[in-house]
Amino acid sequence: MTAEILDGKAFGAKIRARVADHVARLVADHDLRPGLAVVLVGEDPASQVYVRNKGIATKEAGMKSVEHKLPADTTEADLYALIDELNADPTIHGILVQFPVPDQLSERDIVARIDPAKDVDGLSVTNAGLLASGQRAMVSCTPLGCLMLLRETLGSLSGKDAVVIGRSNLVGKPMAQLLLRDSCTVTIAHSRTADIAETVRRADIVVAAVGRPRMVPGDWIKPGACVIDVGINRIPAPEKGEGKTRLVGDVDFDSAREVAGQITPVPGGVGPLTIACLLANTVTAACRINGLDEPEGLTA
Ligand SMILES: Nc1nc(=O)c2c([nH]1)NC[C@@H]1CN(c3ccc(C(=O)N[C@@H](CCC(=O)O)C(=O)O)cc3)C=[N+]21
Repeated sequence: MTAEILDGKAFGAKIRARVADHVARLVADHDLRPGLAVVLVGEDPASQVYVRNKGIATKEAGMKSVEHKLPADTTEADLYALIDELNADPTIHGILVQFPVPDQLSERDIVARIDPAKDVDGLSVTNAGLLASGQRAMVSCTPLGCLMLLRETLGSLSGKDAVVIGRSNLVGKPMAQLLLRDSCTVTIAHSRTADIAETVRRADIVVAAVGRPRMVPGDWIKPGACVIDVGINRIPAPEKGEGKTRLVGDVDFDSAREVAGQITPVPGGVGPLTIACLLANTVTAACRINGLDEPEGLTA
């Protein structure tokens, strides 16, 4: 059996079209244009590419896009002054500080400084707690995209065995919470899990989010399982020429696709959904901040 390959680019485009639709309606009916501010500290080349892509996608959806590029030696005080300004700006509904940040800054303290209503990464303690207790939260973009894709692919997730590999605050933990909310039986596996191969083999749904290139081989996958690969790892690709690199996921795609029912590729899988959900979250935040109805099809 060969797996169906889930096209994240196409599904991401569908979400972005829904976003653009809502934006047009908010502008026409409420004179409200959702706005996203992305803050980049330092000059990491990969981050610069992501930030540029986010800006392009935001404008394509008809939203306001603001980019703040700060030097690598930015102080905590200067960054917080900017965050405070964005928190107070009524034309900005989503704030994302691109990670990683330089060493003199603390990611945890940065997240704590952002108004939870504008925390489109869903990283604040407030949003993590709201999600965990089943209340309305801002949900981290990558898990939100994975959940939308899983529902689109499988329909109801109720009663399915789901294994999330990885326990990060950005992906693993919120992913597990979302799957639990959809009535999956959820296991979080990680580097200390006793028999990870056996654990993953039980799963109808596998979400791999560890950041280790091709860590999950095909023989860990239950035949017919739905495999979502969150990993985006850049590895050397000497076959493309000296010094060249390419992207691979946390799943060994070639062996896993022989066993899985459905599988996401890297690139072209979860990555494009993450950006689409960032736009979706910004629209959701704009609606909530202004006391309007929840946008349909853009929340979990
Ligand atoms: N506060 C914060 N929130 C984030 O969500 C966040 C962050 N910081 N820092 C960096 C990571 C990384 N990230 C990606 C999003 C989309 C693609 C994406 O669209 N990737 C394409 C390929 C892009 C390429 O070819 O390089 C794909 O998978 O098809 C990748 C990576 C969000 N991140």
